[in-house]
Parts: sequence; structure tokens; C-alpha cells
Amino acid sequence: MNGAQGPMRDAVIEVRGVRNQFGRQVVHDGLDIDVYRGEILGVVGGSGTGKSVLLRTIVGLNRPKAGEIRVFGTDVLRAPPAERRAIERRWGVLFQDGALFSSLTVRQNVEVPMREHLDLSPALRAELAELKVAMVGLPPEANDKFPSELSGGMRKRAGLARALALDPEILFLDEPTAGLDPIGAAAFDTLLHDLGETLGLTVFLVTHDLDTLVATTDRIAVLAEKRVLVTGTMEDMVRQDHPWIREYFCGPRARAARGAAAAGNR
Ligand SMILES: Nc1ncnc2c1ncn2[C@@H]1O[C@H](COP(=O)(O)OP(=O)(O)OP(=O)(O)O)[C@@H](O)[C@H]1O
Repeated sequence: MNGAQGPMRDAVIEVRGVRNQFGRQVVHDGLDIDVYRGEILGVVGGSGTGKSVLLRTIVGLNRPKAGEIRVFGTDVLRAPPAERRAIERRWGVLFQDGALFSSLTVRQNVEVPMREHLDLSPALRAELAELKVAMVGLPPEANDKFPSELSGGMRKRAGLARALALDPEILFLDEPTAGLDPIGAAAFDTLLHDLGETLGLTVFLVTHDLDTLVATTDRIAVLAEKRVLVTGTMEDMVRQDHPWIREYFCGPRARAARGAAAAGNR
């Protein structure tokens, strides 16, 4: 997308030398990554390579043992709480399971970040929440439903509506299409692509889904050997020699995903 190409790329997230360790298990060591304004960056890697840990580290849910993380130029690990809060308002997160509050309706779930960060009248807040629900392609009836009354795909969309509640500039998504059937996943990919374009979002997308990578991402970052081993386009990935990258990007599933995209199926 727009900001991702050209010589003057503006990094909205800069991660340098991050080390994450749990007990004796070192998950990341000397990890660097940049995410550029307006791009959809797909983060892939084998199971346990620390994709979710990286996402959680950037959004402040996991404190790294070492390293520096800048978001919009601010050192988020060392910023005073008020400055951190101001940065947090500028991103939205969709966790793997949607992480909706089961005792709240969809509308109320979307209102949660608004209550926390915005001083709005209840009527205006409800109206704005309903706008977000419509934006992610849910019908108006969904507003008054509880998460347990929704399908998996609808729950993901509701989680996305909540992630978009504060009109974020950055969206973090952890496996958004996991557990969806192929049609639901393709619909979610289209939604993500369209929202990215219309809202000018920068997206940090953790995924295993090759179709999602092909359909939505501008760039891909591969986690392996405790760091970001390679970043580049899908075409760049196909040319890599690393065994995991070859197996993942040149295997039959990857070929099928690229073939389907070339044929305009997604
Ligand atoms: N809070 C924690 N305490 C201890 N170990 C953790 C913690 N969080 C993550 N880990 C470990 O860190 C490693 C990386 O986990 P992570 O969930 O980031 O992997 P992933 O790449 O997202 O994997 P998957 O693709 O299977 O979802 C795993 O071995 C996990 O057990």
C-alpha cells in the first residue's frame, strides 16, 4: 500500500535488539523490525517462534528483557504513563480469540475503549459504536447480541469493530482468520484489505494463513532463529534458501494460494 514503497519510508514501529526470555527459554534475541506507515505487514514463522510474543511486546503486554521499541517515534518502554496512554489510543488490537467480554453485547464491547479514553455522551457513544459495527460488515441486529450468540466469523468482526473503536492508526491482528472456514476467511481478508485502504491503516498481522498473506499483505516478515530473519514481498520469499522459508513459501499450499490470487479467486 501507499507508504510501503519508495525511498522515504516512514517507520511507525521500530523494534531494535529485543530479547524475550521465559525462564531459560530464549524466544527472541537481537530482534529488529520496522513497520512502515500505511503498509500491511504479515508476520509469519513456525509454531513457537514468538509471533504472538512479539505482538504482545510491542503493545506493552510483555516487557522484554532488553531492546528498544519506538512507536510514532516514542520510546514506549521508557515513556511516562501519560505519554504511553496517548500512544495506546492510536492503536487497536484484535487478539486471536477476539477477547470479547462475554457478559456485554457487541455494542457494549465496542464501547469499552470509548468509555476508557473518550468523554462522550452515552447516546453518541452508542451511535459511534454502531457505526464501527456496520463498518466491519455486521448487520444492525448484531449490536444487541452477546458474543455467544455469534458465529466465529461474526465474533472476529465484532473484535475488529472494537479494535477500530478509537479510529486507530495502527491495527494489530493475531491470527484473525484462524478457526474460520475458507469462505469466512476470504471475506475477512477482503474486509481487512478494504479497511486498510480506506482508513489508511498500518497493520501488523500475525498469521499462518497463506491465502491471507497473498490477499492482504504488502510485506512479510519471517521469524526464525529468535529474530526476524527476512523481510520482503511474497516474490522475495519465494527466492529464499532458508529451509523453513522454502518449505512454507514454495510448498503446495503456497503455490495454490498464489495461483488462486493470480486467477482472481480471492
Ligand atoms: N507468558 C509466558 N510465559 C512463558 N512462556 C511463554 C509465555 N508466552 C509465550 N511463551 C512461550 O514463548 C514461545 C513463543 O510463543 P508464541 O505464542 O509467541 O508463539 P507463536 O509463534 O505465536 O506460535 P503459534 O504459531 O503456535 O501461535 C512459546 O514457546 C511459548 O510457550
